[in-house]
Amino acid sequence: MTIIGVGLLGASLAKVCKERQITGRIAGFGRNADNLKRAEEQGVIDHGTTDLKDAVAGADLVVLCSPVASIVERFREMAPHLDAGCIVTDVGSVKAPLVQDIEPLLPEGVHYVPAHPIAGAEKSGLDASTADLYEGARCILTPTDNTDKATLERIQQFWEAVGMRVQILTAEEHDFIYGAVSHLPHVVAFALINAIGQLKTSDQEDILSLSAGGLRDITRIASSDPVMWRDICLANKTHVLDMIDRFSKSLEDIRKQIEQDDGASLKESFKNANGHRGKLVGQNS
Ligand SMILES: NC(=O)C1=CN([C@@H]2O[C@H](COP(=O)(O)OP(=O)(O)OC[C@H]3O[C@@H](n4cnc5c(N)ncnc54)[C@H](O)[C@@H]3O)[C@@H](O)[C@H]2O)C=CC1
Ligand SMILES: O=C(O)C(=O)Cc1ccc(O)cc1
Repeated sequence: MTIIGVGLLGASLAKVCKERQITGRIAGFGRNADNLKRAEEQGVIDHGTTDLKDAVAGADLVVLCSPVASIVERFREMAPHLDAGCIVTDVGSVKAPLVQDIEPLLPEGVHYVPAHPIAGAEKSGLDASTADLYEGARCILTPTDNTDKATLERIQQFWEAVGMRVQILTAEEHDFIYGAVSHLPHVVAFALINAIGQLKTSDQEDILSLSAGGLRDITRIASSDPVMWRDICLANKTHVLDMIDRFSKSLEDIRKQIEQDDGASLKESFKNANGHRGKLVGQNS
C-alpha cells in the first residue's frame, strides 16, 4: 500500500493497517522529507520518499490522503507509474470534482473508488495520528457507473477492515450532505470566532478569556487546518454558498425576532433547535 500524504488521515491509516495486518509493506509519499523520516523511524511506514514514481512502484493499493486541491494533481503525476490491477482510493472531504477529474485519467487496468472517511479532528499531521481514528465511524463511498463492481466490493472490505461502517452515496449527494453537516459548521465556527476574537475589555484585555464552556464547544473546529478548509470550501463552492445562504436566513430570522421583541417566535426558534440537536446527539454518527 502507498499512502500519499502522511498526515492525520494518512498516518492513522498506516497505523491501523499495521496493527491489524491489513496490508503488507507500506510506502509513504510526501513533500516533507523530515516528516517521512520520522514516520519511518516510528514504524508508521516502511519506506518514505519524496519521489512519487518510487512511492507507487509495485503498489497494489494507493490511498490519496493529501489536501483536496492536491489530490487530482498527485493522481495525474502518478498515473503513468501505476501497475495494471492497482486500486486507488482517497479520503478527500469533497467528492464530485475529484471523481470528475480523476476518472478520465485512469490508465487501462487501474481502478478508482472514491471514499470519504467521516473520521478526523481539528488537529492535523503525523503527531496527531492514531490507530483508532477510524474505529466505528462512517465511510462514504461514491462509485459511479464506471466503477468496477468487484473493486468496489474490495474497497468496501478494506475500509470495513479498518473499522468503518461503509455507506454508498452518489458524489453529488455526498457534497450536498457534507456541505450542510460538515463544511457549513466549520465556516460558521471560523466566522464566529473572527467576529468576536479581537474584542477587548475596557482594560484592553482579550474578552475570550472571560468566556464560559459554550464558546469552546461551538468553536473547537475553528482550530482546524486553514489549508484543508480553504480547499474544501473552494472545491464544494456551490453547496457551501447555498448552505451559507440558508444559515444567513436562519440567523436573520432570529435577529428579527429579537429586534421585534417577539419572544414567542424566539422561543419557538430555540425550541426547534433543541429538537434538531436532540436528533443529532441521539444518532451522532
Ligand atoms: N482532518 C480531518 O478531520 C479529515 C480530513 N479529511 C481529508 O483528508 C485529507 C488529509 O487531511 P489531514 O490528514 O487532516 O491533513 P494533514 O495536514 O494532517 O495531512 C496532509 C498530508 O498531506 C501532505 N501534503 C500537503 N500538501 C500536499 C501536496 N500538494 N501533495 C502531496 N502531499 C501534500 C502534508 O505534508 C501532510 O503530510 C484532506 O483531503 C481532507 O479533506 C477527511 C476526513 C477527515
Ligand atoms: O473535528 C471534527 O469534528 C470534524 O468534523 C472532523 C472532520 C473534518 C473533515 C471531514 O471531512 C470529516 C470529519
